[in-house]
Amino acid sequence: MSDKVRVFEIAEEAASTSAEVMQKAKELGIELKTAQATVSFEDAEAITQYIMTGKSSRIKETQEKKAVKPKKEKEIKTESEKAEDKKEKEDNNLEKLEIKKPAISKPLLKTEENISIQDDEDNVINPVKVVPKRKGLVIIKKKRPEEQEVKVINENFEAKKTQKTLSDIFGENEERVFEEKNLSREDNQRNQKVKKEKKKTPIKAQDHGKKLEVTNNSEEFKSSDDSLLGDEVVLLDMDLQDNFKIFDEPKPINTTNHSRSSKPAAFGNTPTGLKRGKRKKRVVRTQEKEDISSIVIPEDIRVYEFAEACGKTPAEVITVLFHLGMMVTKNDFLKQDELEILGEEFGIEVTVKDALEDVNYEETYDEEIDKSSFVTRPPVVTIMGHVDHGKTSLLDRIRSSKVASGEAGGITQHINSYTITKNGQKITFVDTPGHEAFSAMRTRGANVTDIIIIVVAADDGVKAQTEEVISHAKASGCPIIVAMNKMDKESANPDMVKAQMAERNLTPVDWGGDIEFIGVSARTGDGVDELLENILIQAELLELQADPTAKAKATVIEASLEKGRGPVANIIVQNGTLRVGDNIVCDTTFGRVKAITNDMGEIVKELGLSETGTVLGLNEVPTTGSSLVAMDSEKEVRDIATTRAEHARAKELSKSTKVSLEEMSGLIAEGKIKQLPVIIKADVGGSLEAIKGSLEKIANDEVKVKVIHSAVGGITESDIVLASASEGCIILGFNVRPTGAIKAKAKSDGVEINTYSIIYDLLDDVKSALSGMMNAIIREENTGQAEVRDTFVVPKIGTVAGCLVTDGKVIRGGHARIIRDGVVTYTGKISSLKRFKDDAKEVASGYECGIMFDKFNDIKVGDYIETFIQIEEKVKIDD
Ligand SMILES: Nc1nc2c(ncn2[C@@H]2O[C@H](COP(=O)(O)OP(=O)(O)OP(=O)(O)O)[C@@H](O)[C@H]2O)c(=O)[nH]1
Repeated sequence: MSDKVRVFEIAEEAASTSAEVMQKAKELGIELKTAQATVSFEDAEAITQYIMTGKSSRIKETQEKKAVKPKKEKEIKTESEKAEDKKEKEDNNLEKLEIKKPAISKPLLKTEENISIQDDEDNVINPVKVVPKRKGLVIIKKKRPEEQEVKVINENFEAKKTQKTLSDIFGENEERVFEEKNLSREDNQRNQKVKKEKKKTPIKAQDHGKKLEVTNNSEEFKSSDDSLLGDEVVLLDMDLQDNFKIFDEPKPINTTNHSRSSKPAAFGNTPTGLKRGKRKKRVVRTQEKEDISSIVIPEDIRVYEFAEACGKTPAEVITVLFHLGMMVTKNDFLKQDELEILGEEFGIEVTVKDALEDVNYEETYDEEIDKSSFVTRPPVVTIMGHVDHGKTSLLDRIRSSKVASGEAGGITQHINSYTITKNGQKITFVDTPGHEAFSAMRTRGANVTDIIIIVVAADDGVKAQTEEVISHAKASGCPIIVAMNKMDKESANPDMVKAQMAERNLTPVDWGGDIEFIGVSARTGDGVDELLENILIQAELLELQADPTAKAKATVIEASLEKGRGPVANIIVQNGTLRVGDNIVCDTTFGRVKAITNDMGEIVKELGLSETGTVLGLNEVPTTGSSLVAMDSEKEVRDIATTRAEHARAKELSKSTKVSLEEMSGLIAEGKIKQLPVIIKADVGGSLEAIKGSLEKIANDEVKVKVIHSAVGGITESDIVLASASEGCIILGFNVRPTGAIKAKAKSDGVEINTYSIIYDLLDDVKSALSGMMNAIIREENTGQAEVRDTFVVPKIGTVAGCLVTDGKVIRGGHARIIRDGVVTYTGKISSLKRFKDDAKEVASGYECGIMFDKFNDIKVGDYIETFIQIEEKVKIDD
């Protein structure tokens, strides 16, 4: 062992930093420049002692000054600290009376753990807390000083005892100081204080990993023994195995018999911060285990998070589930049933908290609505019906403008809203698309509405989407008005419509029911006034009210990303007034209203009750159907949106890890399915949703569409990059077109971009692309039959069947089956067909021919030869 000690080693020993060691050394007049610098043992001792006790014989004055400090601190001790001190004193007295304590009569461990245990046992009575690790020292308290004795239980003691740690030596010193001064209560407390101060020092784990050892002469060691003899007997135990066997034994004694406050003063002890930390932790954990009887957890919780909440280890949680046949890893999210099982198993009441409870801004808004400022608000009316039954034309007639003629293909592909005035009263209309692809939009329409108008073409009657609309309407609980359109048509049959609707529990008023049926013609305008008047009557009955003075709450019926404008939300105000400059939150998005345009596209400052328009200023395109609420501060809206966004992300993540076995097998089976990867970009969220939904439906056992990315907005370079990374991926643009640069990149990368303005064209194209991917069906077509009349064996060539063609024709190279006694004995190809000695391409019915088969000679007279051809047929995806 080197007789020099390095700065960092002293730092480790003193549970300090090299910087502090250098500083303290300087104060002692020892100049040290780096952490690698060395000092003599004497200096090292002096420095360590100075750091740990604040005292040094080398600077007595300083020591005295510092010694006063703890006293001052003592004066400001809290009541609990005083009580602690009192208890310790009592403990001391008690221990003094004790005869050898059985718990500590066991050989001490050579671990920090044991040293700390010994600390506990020693308490304040014997300040010697630390014994050299490798000496296997056991410290036993004696009843009385006269009974002191030293037992040498190892013959190698003399050799081993020469090794001592700095802390031992310092421990001795402190002990001596203690003894010499015949410690008063104040001193004791002061020492306690020093200990507490020391505890505050953050100590790294490695600080305790090793001890700084110095070689001392036996004389010195003896003197140390002398000091030990004051209260304790030192036994040496070299039996490592024994020590390790009892490793865990003292622990319960310590944790149960000694509270934290009864720990020894640790005066001049080894740095034991980590040990204490460990033990404290263990105590706390034990208590937690006992205490936890109920936990409140978020909906999506991973195994390790749940374990932590319950005070268990992830392994315990995994084991419980494993025994019940549920395989989880510690990072998996727990399902509802798993949480229930675990709760029962651990005897813990598990409450799942709605993660969005604190950010449920809609609920909070509704709770705060002030009914005292309520005024009558205009009704929101949604027009629904089967495709081409005339919804847009009717609304167009109501608005007296030509909207329907401006639509691509004459079909509604967006949800539109307009506010009109009739008899001085406002009505807001929502036009929803009729095609099946837009089911989600219709649902949304039904959610935002007060009254539903079901448009049924009087000449066509109830159709598939009329049925769907009826369900939506009934589910919404809104009053329903049936508008029988196209009454100008000769084929119009209102009674048929009434009968069909009555069958579906929508009985007309004139048939004794409660549903108004109004015959209208969007073309001529007949019945439109009657329809509007009916709407106003219904609205009056509904007594629709809202507070125009409140901050706004609105519903997003459509959303898009517009070039130069950013995210645009098409909204209907449900309560309050939305103004430019308002801070708004909309599910996971937030922002400040930059601009508002009304349904006519005019820029306005605000949108009032039931009014509809577009809002600019959100940070992202909001989800259609979400609620938009104005709030006082930017911080509020940001916090809510961010929390909700985080939750949505976590939810998405949890979905991806929650794969059940059935899903697993489904995924494996899917591997066999051919996929057409697509990227969808659309102008508005509603269309995107409709396209995605429709494409996902086009699937069968063989092929399917895999949407690898879909977003609102134009086709970008990153879309091309993504598409080129996925083999065979095509980009589908709906009402968006690639710019020149993007087109060029797509061309160079070999990525196909298809753009559409009519959804059905897009769907048709995808269907045909999928059809192309499907395996062709091979169909057989019989061409003829021949009877074997004779056989000839041609050496080195094979057997030739002399046949008579009895039906159709036999074709060379064609397929054939040989049927013997009604059983197929061979299926293969005709390798040679001859008429007399000449090769023939085909031989017709009634003619004789010679037939040879590909590698087959077992032909017998009386066999039948059936010839056929195989036809490949392309398969089409069903509509
Ligand atoms: N004769 C007659 N034709 C009408 C009437 N109303 C609508 N049409 C015609 O019906 C067709 C479909 O009308 P739209 O208003 O586009 O129908 P829609 O229900 O809005 O259709 P989608 O938006 O695709 O769901 C158009 O060709 C209209 O000219 C009407 O009252 N009489």
